[in-house]
Amino acid sequence: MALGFIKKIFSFGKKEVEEVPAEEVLHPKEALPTVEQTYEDTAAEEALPVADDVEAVADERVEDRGAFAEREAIDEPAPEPDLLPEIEPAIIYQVEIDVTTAEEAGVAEVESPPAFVPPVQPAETTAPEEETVVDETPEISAEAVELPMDEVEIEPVAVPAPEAPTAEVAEPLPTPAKQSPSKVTVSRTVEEKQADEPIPVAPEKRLAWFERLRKGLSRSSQQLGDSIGGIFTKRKLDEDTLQDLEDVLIQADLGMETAIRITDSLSATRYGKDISTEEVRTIMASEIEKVLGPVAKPLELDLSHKPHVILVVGVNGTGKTTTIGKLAAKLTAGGLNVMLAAGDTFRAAAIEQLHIWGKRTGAPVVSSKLGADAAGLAFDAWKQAKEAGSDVLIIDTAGRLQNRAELMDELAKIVRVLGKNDPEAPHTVLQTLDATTGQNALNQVEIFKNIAGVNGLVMTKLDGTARGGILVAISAKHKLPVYFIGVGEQVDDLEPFAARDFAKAIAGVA
Ligand SMILES: Nc1nc2c(ncn2[C@@H]2O[C@H](COP(=O)(O)OP(=O)(O)OP(=O)(O)O)[C@@H](O)[C@H]2O)c(=O)[nH]1
Repeated sequence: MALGFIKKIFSFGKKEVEEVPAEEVLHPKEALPTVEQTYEDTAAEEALPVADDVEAVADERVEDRGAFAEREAIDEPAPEPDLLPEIEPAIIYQVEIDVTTAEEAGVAEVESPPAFVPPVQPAETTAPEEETVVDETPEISAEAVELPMDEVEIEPVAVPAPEAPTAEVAEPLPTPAKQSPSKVTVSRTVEEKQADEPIPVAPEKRLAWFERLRKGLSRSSQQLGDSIGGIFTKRKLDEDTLQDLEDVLIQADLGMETAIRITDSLSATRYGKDISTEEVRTIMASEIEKVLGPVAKPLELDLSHKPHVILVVGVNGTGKTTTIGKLAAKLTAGGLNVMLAAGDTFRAAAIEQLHIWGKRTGAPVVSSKLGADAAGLAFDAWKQAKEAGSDVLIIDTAGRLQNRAELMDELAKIVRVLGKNDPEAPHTVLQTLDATTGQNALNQVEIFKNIAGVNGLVMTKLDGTARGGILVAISAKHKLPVYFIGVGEQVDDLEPFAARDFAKAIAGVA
């Protein structure tokens, strides 16, 4: 049987990796409406109130980019013919990564080095000449990140050739040089060894990530619990209590669809009967888990298209650069060659921040001068990653409000320019959502998805005063995979998204 076009998949997440049929891989470029079309579509949408702090931060960051719109943008570079990659048949590899949870590993608390806060460097006064800089001198190699090693099982999986013309039977591709034949268990308690720094004398105790998630969502679950308690004091379940409960759930940002699911479930089994707050919370957790389950997916990296391009987008301050650093640490620890691109060419601190993450994770960073055209930087970074044989290229972008058409247009241009190098690129478009934002995140996803082809989400700052309910509404409406959650500022504070954990934390169920 001739092997058709098949892919090599590298996966992170709690679930077993199933075979990923080529046609099912969601590509961000499917039927993207134009920027104009998006604004027509969403013009009808109510301008949702934006949490003051996000708006303030966003405005402040956007204001100091006043020159942004006037800046001469480069013409979109024509693709050099030799750059178009020849499509070679590859082999599907199933890489099983078991994520050992803190609980399973019996780790109640983890000790770790003090929080890593990248120093904010003064903006460069004399911008370097127009060239992209590749910082190859990582201070801390990826090896410094210590992980329990078992074995990586990589099995070539032969699949029948799809209708595409039969290709020669491809020899199994060599496994990536850096992956030793041993299974990488991406543990939640990744300890990073600072090669030459003394272990702090009294490192602060850090809660396990799940406890931080629960703590971060405690305000939401507390408010829900108090409201539910107020509704069900000695009242049987009737139409009024169901309506009151529905209102409370919508106020918790869970969204109309999920609120109705929960009240319908309660009504079906408990109508006319007494019901306790605990019972309501349990049913709530169960219904929320049913909404989140389908979107809790492992991040799939298609390594047959090297480099697999991950474009990270989102509103200002949502944690793009930090998430890139955390993700780069996971991928390099998993044996992949990662290159980073400082596509946020407008904030000097962002370029510097990414270089620091690059040194920390051993990933080379491609950057250009302040104010350079982001699309041009992305184009150059792809070429450098291709030449370097990188497995993954992660591109940072400048934060932008979804209602700034000219900034969103720049994002669409980055996507188009990447497509000139590799028609499938960017393979993954991750949007970071700040868990403290609330309702406005729904509108952010709508517009970023339409313009940049977002095909995966990361919810950050769930260790803060999170209003995580909005992730349930977003999942119900957009059905986009939620790959990770951010539960802190440190390198290991990025966890695969687990539907049950999140549902229990929001509902306040032990
Ligand atoms: N507590 C907490 N803080 C986070 C988390 N993720 C990011 N942060 C912090 O949020 C702030 C903004 O993070 P950045 O990574 O700079 O956000 P950004 O989206 O790149 O910002 P812009 O470049 O301005 O768009 C920083 O102080 C981060 O340390 C998280 O999961 N938890």
